[in-house]
Amino acid sequence: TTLSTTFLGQTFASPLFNASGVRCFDKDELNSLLASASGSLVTKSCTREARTGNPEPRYVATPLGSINSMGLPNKGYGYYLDYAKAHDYSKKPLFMSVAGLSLDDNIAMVAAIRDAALPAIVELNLSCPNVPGKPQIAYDFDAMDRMLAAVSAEYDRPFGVKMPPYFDIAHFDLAAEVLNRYPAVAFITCINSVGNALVIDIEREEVVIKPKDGFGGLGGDYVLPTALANVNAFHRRCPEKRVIGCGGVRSGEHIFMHLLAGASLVQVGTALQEEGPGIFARLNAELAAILERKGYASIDEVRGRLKTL
Ligand SMILES: C=Cc1c(C(=O)O)[nH]c(=O)[nH]c1=O
Repeated sequence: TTLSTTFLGQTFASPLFNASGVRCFDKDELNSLLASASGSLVTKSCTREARTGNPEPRYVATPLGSINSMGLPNKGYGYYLDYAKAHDYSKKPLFMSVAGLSLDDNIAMVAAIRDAALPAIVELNLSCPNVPGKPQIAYDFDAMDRMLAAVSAEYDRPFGVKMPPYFDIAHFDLAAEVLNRYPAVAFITCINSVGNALVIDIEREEVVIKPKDGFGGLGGDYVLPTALANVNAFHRRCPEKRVIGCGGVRSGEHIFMHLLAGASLVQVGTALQEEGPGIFARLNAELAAILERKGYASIDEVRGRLKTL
């Protein structure tokens, strides 16, 4: 059994890597992911200028997962571009997550990434739920269309998009219709956190995070079925594109579910935040054991094999 796979012409020894935003803020964290058993790594979503983000507490783990309203803290795109320039791509592929606060910022950032002519893969974040006053682009289909038209015109290479969860079949149809207008969108990462949830501490009779009156994006066990549905919905609707699964993964079984639903690669968020980069060795072993037990020679054979009744 092998866990290796190819994606956008690059080889991944494992399909697993971090979800953007998790343990990927600076070069020390990125180098810890590089040294781990992950198949790749993705940088924290970046903006044109560095940001400190929202006041703390802004990330809290709960028994069933996590809630966060980080507010897009990052070192600015130049920092991550420098990291991408110094990265040794023979070790493992690298993704750069881009989350500009405006269309012009995204254009400027992807133009700089394009000019650097690196093997780095761009994941355009259309789904940050925690920047006050900035509604999620991917929940406004016209805005998403305009953003993809502009970015695909500027960035002359395949790239991917990080999508929020949708909860209505008509929305799967509308979002896929927009994405299918852009052949340059080679992959779709589903899902970002389930936005604007509220976790309550009953002893204190209080919310648990400071920003946005306690409203934040949900991750972990809470979101696995929603993540699987979004992976499968876009896998079915976008046959020319690949899907990266993200959401609710903390075991080999969860990864196998994402692969059955149609995922080519799988990102780990909350569980990585809580367990650390050592999680990748555990998850690789658990996934390999499942493939062995079921007689699959590679993860590619599992992709999209989910049966309906
Ligand atoms: C890029 C901002 C994001 C953030 C954040 O920085 O608050 N949190 C998420 O759960 N998803 C995001 O996409």
